[in-house]
Formats: sequence, structure tokens, C-alpha cells
Amino acid sequence: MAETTDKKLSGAGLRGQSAGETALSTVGKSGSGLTYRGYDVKDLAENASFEEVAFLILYGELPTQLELDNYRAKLKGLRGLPQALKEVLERIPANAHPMDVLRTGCSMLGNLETEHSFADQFDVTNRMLAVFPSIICYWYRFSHDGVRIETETDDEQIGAHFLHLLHGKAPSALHARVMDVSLILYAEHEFNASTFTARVCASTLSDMHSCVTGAIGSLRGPLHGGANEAAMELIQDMRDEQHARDVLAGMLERKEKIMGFGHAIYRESDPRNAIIKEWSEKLAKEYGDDRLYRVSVACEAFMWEQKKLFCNADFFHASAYHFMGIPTKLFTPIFVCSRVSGWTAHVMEQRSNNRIIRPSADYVGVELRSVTPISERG
Ligand SMILES: CC(=O)SCCNC(=O)CCNC(=O)[C@H](O)C(C)(C)COP(=O)(O)OP(=O)(O)OC[C@H]1O[C@@H](n2cnc3c(N)ncnc32)[C@H](O)[C@@H]1OP(=O)(O)O
Ligand SMILES: O=C([O-])CC(=O)C(=O)O
Repeated sequence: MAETTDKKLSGAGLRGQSAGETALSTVGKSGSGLTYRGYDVKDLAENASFEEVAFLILYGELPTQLELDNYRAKLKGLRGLPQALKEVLERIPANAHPMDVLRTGCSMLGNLETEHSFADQFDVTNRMLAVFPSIICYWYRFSHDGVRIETETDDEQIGAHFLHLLHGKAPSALHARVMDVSLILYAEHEFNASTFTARVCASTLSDMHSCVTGAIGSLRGPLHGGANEAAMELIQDMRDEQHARDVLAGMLERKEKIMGFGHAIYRESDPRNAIIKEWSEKLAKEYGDDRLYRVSVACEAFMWEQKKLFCNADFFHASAYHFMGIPTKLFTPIFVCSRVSGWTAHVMEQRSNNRIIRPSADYVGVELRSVTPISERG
């Protein structure tokens, strides 16, 4: 079980300090590990689908079969893109980063389908959950292949729907399942940087699209969600296990950060890693070339041996996504398609018991002084 230790607390990065309460998840808590509303993430990844998990996170309990059927039908009906949003997406160049596309897409949606009142919060949330795969794939396929795709598919599940839009055909059962598990693993993670961004924004009583747009910006960085793409860039040229060790040794020697390793809360392991690693191994077998899986395993062993650093949720996602034919730059946007469930639930939780988030700072600048007339400066 992944647990925290008594890490030295310091003000930097607010590490180790509680910044509020949540009933949504526990992260690295002794005896419970990673749970969403009390359910172990492993249990959910084995026995539930992403739509059930999103429902759980947003509404508090796992759905009954009828509730799940209705929820899936509702989400399916919300996949279409407004014409004005399509036009905006068509103007974004192919060399844009898809996270920037998603940030713009979310913001534009907020102009077209504004959350006028908090009474609309579930509606705007479900719309975002349903439409984010459409936004990213519409832009990707238009800018890269010159085609205007139909974003409404018959797929029951968001993960399969994403792959369908991306590849123009329904995915295999294995790929659909891995996407589903991946979305479950990424759905919620307490007060991580992007969620905290969303909550800070929510605490000013801002609208849901602003909260989520800000969160997308925070997730984009390589120290957070962007690490899955950075991990892919790291492993893609590793020829074999020995080469992987040599590359990492050089990076450690140069004191470079190895993306996909380490965590702000977990100390010994990230419970999501073992799950996605197992799926990556299955995908490698099906793919027929397991080099990326093997070098990833070698990286994991080497980093633990050298630095006691472990793979976080992002590392084996890199090879898993690659084996499913997903372009590297779409890795972090998939994280968004999942984490939007957690972000919006946190916004709702913040709103339900709000006080504006406004910490203090320790001033380290110059002492009080008076303005010198401009003619006397220099
Ligand atoms: C889904 C997610 O967002 S998971 C996180 C994804 N991000 C990454 O994979 C980026 C790489 N990892 C990191 O940069 C860090 O581990 C973070 C940002 C995740 C956590 O940062 P922190 O809480 O500051 O890390 P922590 O306090 O455990 O660091 C301890 C030491 O290990 C080093 N360290 C931590 N992670 C790494 C790493 N991946 N590569 C090299 N060194 C590392 C730190 O530099 C630090 O060294 P120092 O004491 O000499 O300064
Ligand atoms: O909790 C964190 O700091 C980062 C993380 O793993 C996540 O957001 O999934």
C-alpha cells in the first residue's frame, strides 16, 4: 500500500499542509491509499467503468444499472459540437499543442453555453465530460488529416468513443478496456495542482468553464499531467534495457528530472502504476513489439535502485497509449477527458462550503522606501 512518511514540512509548494477538506478522495492515506469516495481505485479499475466512476465522483454513490444506462445515454447525447466551436477549432494550426486546443475549446464552450447559475453545474459538467473527446479529436483530425469528423458515435463508453473518433473505426475490446481503466485511474486525486487551481478559481464564485480552463493550464506542465508525454519522449529512443540504464544514468549525473517518476504525496509507490503497467504489458504482447515495455521496466528498476524513485501514474501510460496508436501529443488531453470529473466535483464541493482561498505570503522584498522623482533616477 502506498503511504506517506513524515516528510519534512516546509512552506515551499505548500507541501504537507492541509489546504481544506474533501470527501472526494484519499491520496496516500495510511490504511486506505487512493480511494474515490471510499472505494479503492484498484477495486474500481477491476469492477467498474469510467462512467460509473464519474457518476460516483459527481453524485456520491455508484449508479444502479438503470442510472448507469440513463447516464450513458445522456452523455452520448451531448457529444455534438456547436458550429461556432468547430469554426474556432478549424482555425487552430496543426502545430498547436492539443492542451492549448482543449483550453481554448473549453473557454469557447463557456462563451456559447455559459453557466449562468450554479443550478446549472451538473449540466455544464456532463456536457464537458461528453464533449472534450469531440473537441480534441475534431481539431486533430481536421488539422492533421483535413477531415471534418462526425463526433457523435454509438460507443457506449467515453474511452472507446475517443479511440473511435481518433482512428475512424471502433476500437478492439482490449483497447476499449484499457482506455476505460486509464480514465478511471486519472479521474480524481485530491488537492493536486490542477484541482487546486480549479478550487481557487471556484472560491471566487467564478463559473465552471473558468475553473476547468485554469485547471487545464495547470495540468499541461511536465511536472504534472504533461509527464506522460515527457515520459514517452524519454523512452521512445531507448534501444534496449542497457541503453535505458545508460540514458538514465547520464540524466541523473546531470541532475535532470526524470519525468514519470516521483510524487508530491506518495513516498514508495503510486497505486495506479501497477494497474496501468499490467495493461501495458498485455498491450505490448498484442502489439508484437515489446521494446517500449521492456525499457520501461528497466527504467523502473534502475530508478528505484539508484534513487528510490518510483513510477507515478504517468510513466506506464506512455507505452500503453503508444501501443494503442495514440499520438504522443494527445496523451495529456486524455488525462483532461478523465480528470474533468474530479475537477468539477471539487468545484461543486468548494461551492457548497465556500470561503475565498487567499493565503498569506512571507514578504522578502525591500523595505519601505519613497519614490525618487524620475529626473533624479538612474
Ligand atoms: C499525475 C501526476 O501529476 S504525477 C506527477 C507527474 N510529474 C512527473 O513525473 C515529473 C517528475 N517528478 C517530479 O518532478 C517530482 O517528483 C514531483 C513534481 C512529482 C514532486 O515534486 P516534490 O514533491 O518536490 O518531490 P520530492 O520532494 O519528493 O523530491 C525529493 C527529491 O527527489 C528529487 N526528485 C523527485 N522526483 C524526481 C525525478 N522525477 N527525477 C529526478 N529527481 C527527482 C527532487 O529533485 C528532490 O531532490 P532534492 O531534495 O535534491 O531537491
Ligand atoms: O496528486 C498529485 O500531485 C499529482 C497526481 O498524481 C495527480 O493529479 O493525479
